[in-house]
Amino acid sequence: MAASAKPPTASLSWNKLLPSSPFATALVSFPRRRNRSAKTVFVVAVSSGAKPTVLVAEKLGEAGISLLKEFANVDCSYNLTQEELCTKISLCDALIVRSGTKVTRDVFEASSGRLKVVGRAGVGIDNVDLAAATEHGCLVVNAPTANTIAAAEHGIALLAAMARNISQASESVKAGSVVKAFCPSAKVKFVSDLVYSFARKWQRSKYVGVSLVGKTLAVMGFGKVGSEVARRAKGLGMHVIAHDPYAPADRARAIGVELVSFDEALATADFISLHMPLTASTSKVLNDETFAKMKKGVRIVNVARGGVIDEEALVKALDAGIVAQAALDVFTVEPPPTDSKLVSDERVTVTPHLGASTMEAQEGVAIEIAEAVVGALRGELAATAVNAPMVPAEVLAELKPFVELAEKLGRLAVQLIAGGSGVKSVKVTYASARAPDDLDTRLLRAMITKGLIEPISSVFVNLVNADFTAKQRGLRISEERILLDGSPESPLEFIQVQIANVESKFASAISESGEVKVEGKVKDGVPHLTKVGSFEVDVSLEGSLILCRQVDQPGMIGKVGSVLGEENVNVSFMSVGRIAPRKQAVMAIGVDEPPSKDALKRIGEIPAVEEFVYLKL
Ligand SMILES: NC(=O)C1=CN([C@@H]2O[C@H](COP(=O)(O)OP(=O)(O)OC[C@H]3O[C@@H](n4cnc5c(N)ncnc54)[C@H](O)[C@@H]3O)[C@@H](O)[C@H]2O)C=CC1
Ligand SMILES: O=C(O)C(=O)COP(=O)(O)O
Repeated sequence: MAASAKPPTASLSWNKLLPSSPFATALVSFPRRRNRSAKTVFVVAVSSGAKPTVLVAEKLGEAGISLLKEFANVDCSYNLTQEELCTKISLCDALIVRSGTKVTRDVFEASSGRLKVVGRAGVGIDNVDLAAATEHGCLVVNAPTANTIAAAEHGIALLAAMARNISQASESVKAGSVVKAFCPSAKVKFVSDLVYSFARKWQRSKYVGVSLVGKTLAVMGFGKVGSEVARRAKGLGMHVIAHDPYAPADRARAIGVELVSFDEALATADFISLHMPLTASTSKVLNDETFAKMKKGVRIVNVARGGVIDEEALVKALDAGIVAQAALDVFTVEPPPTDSKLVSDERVTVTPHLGASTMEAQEGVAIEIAEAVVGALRGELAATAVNAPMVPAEVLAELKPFVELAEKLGRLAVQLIAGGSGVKSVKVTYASARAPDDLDTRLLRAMITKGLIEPISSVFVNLVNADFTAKQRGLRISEERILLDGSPESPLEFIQVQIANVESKFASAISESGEVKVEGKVKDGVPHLTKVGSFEVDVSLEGSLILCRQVDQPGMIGKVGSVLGEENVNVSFMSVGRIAPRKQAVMAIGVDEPPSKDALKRIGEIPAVEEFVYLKL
């Protein structure tokens, strides 16, 4: 029996890396052909009516809503209580929020696995429980660039407004004051009998400010917003220093900013502007102890997150005269409580978290997040993923067939394990002529993990939760590189997966060193199995696979082939690997349809067949 011509190759859907969705289900169920791009398949899926649902829980620019509507059912429901959000979320594939919605573990749990993408229409993701998102295989994306300038401009606006008492003076002029209260009639019975006379307050000496020019500004957090603030402050004639443990010195140098230690920044600054994210290590970074290190009369601007300042400590520092003034756009609790001492302190200028709120920024953020969410729902890898590796498009395109190979090798390896012998230790070897830092294996590792875990559990594994899931199941995946000579045109020569300390239901899959071993390559863009245990084979990894060990003798291919032929099972690919002529050989047979139990029994009964196994890819 001759093996049939190469069948079409399944085109890789990136939904396999990312969370699946109703859309992905449609995609997977559609027969795939080599020449059909993922995009073509997507069009079919949408026309099948399986539109995903996106819940937009906070005000988003119209341009973003329109973009979302081209692809999904969009439910704009603002001001939901936490309970309402939890109820709605089970019907949604994606959720878009700004800073006002807490996406807690309860939300992910309430979604019962349907929520696949959370889009944060802005930068700070401190309102999203990232650990819970990752555990639930939910991708979190943000819109990190569109509001940078808006936030920086707001920082500068607050800096100048604070230094010149703009909001206090404005309030005073507007409010005016009672200059006279008199009663036109002789008797005053009620207060309402009084007639008041107002005058404008014109307190020019009370609101004398301080100048910015020549003063030292310490920018804490020299990222996107911080560096734009620094650039603008330089333009105002300020001496700018910055503290950021992770910022590259050349970026600071290019703007003419000196990077200094945290303590030096505190000790020398006349103004401090905060621009770091709220994390466990930045929480309450300005506190009693650090306020004590500041120059007396320092002025503080916070456009980052309220939580980076211990607000009680700031009240004390204002009362002690350490801090002369503060300008705050953000608060630990938003809106701050009505009895907030900070808000009622005249020395404190406040705005209601307006940093990102310009027409331009909101338009940009809406488009940026809508594109990221739609892309993620389509299964594309998101460039702004917060809890998954970001992989540039060109790297992705190159790794695509290897990603497919990785998952299939994982699937094969785990199916070769005898039931009951738990998989604990997996070694993956990548052979490549590329330098290690030129080969990003996170994707490959995630897909091997997916392949290893999914066939033996109900757990759904994707790029987001692969490492977490492996860890949770006590599965240790170690990676090793073999550096090959030659031209590094192809990213990888082969991938090998070995599982240690297990028994195999197909003894030939055990290598000389005692592990279950499978190895594969990509040939003409198609993943191939090239080694099982110590046997060299060559079969494309499509459909399902029968591995047979038999005595190497004439007629074996025909015998197995005719059993499959009689059972109407189409053979797609076949190869035989042997140790030596007339000794043992392993036959790898690719089949399009799953053979019946009877067919498999008949193969097992062929006298020269010593063992065989049927594996689903
Ligand atoms: N008020 C508002 O409406 C807005 C607020 N933001 C907030 O501004 C902050 C900065 O945003 P981006 O500049 O876009 O983020 P970014 O990620 O570009 O920059 C943050 C910088 O902080 C640095 N950093 C981290 N830990 C630090 C530490 N312990 N000390 C000093 N620096 C540290 C990082 O290395 C990074 O360079 C975020 O908290 C964000 O949420 C951003 C936009 C609008
Ligand atoms: O992008 C950020 O980090 C912000 O703080 C902006 O928040 P907002 O989207 O305006 O609620």
